[in-house]
Amino acid sequence: MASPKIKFNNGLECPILGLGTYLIKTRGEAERVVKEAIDIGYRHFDCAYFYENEDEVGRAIRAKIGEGVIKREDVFITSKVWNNFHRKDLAKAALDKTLSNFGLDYIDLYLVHWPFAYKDGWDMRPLGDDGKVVYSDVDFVETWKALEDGVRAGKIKSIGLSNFNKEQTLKILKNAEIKPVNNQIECHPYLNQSKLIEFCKSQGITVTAYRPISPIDEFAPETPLNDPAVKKIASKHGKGAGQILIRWQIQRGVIAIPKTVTKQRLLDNFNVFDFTLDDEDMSTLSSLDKGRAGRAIIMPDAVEHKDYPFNAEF
Ligand SMILES: NC(=O)C1=CN([C@@H]2O[C@H](COP(=O)(O)OP(=O)(O)OC[C@H]3O[C@@H](n4cnc5c(N)ncnc54)[C@H](OP(=O)(O)O)[C@@H]3O)[C@@H](O)[C@H]2O)C=CC1
Ligand SMILES: O=C1CO[C@H](CO)[C@@H](O)[C@@H]1O
Repeated sequence: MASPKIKFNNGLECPILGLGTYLIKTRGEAERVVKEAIDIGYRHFDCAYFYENEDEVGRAIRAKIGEGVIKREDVFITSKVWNNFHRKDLAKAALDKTLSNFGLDYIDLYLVHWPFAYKDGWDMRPLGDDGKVVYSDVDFVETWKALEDGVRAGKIKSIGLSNFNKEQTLKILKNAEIKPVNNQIECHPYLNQSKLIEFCKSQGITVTAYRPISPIDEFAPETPLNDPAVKKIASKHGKGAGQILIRWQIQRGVIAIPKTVTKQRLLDNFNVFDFTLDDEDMSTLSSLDKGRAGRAIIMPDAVEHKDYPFNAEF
């Protein structure tokens, strides 16, 4: 079965389930995974310049187009402009580099990866003598204007945000000639993001949940995957915990982009359209929220930046 689609405020449709591509770095692995995913039915790929594998994702997509399995218009490709490219000329150059990495002449969605800017240039983590990342005070509205030009030039179908809080999103809306279609944010039952999702929806902005499976890491020693309540719902439906976490997002109208390099998990994560969570399941999952303590992606490099997004309530 194909993934249902969600409609953006510009009329473009995006498959509600996509594949994340962060940390697929071993040479050849991203190409293999994307090809396998296309064969399974995935038609939405979440990428970023920062992930350093756009070339392999593009190679896989072009190969499947060449084999006649898909047409370019069948796949939805997202990428993001990283923090060192926020100055208008650099944002435009970064977009051109992303397109040449993919070997494609347009992408479907281009996001401002984070609201804060690092020192302008091609170094993605520019360090000062003190060993800290050097910031830039380029305003994210300037970056937005570069993305709008990318739409006008036909290089991007739609543009959006990532990791923007409510006030930052409002500032974009106030200054935008082309409205954002999407805000991509960390989201899983331990950080349910209900307030930001409600706000975005009220502005006609869809939300994408990144880190929907939420692996354990140093900032998140616990994961919803092992939560007894999630496991109970999983056994009730004869599904795995990962499938419950994905289904919960798409059933609340949130796009989900789980990443995996494992063939069986690629299959499992896509096999979420043949069951429905009931109201009690949905509210149990929402009740697991831990507020700020549930956030795993903190970005310690940027906590002192004026545009750091996570000091606000949402
Ligand atoms: N905009 C932003 O700032 C950010 C965007 N993202 C995007 O979101 C995507 C998803 O987030 P990500 O951080 O990768 O985390 P995910 O929540 O997708 O989790 C990925 C991890 O979970 C494992 N996994 C996948 N499926 C299952 C399953 N069914 N059961 C158990 N374990 C599973 C994977 O293992 P394995 O691969 O070994 O199978 C991997 O270790 C990223 O890949 C990226 O595209 C992510 C972070 C920040
Ligand atoms: O997209 C991303 C993947 O995760 C990273 C953190 O581990 C983030 O910095 C980045 O925004």
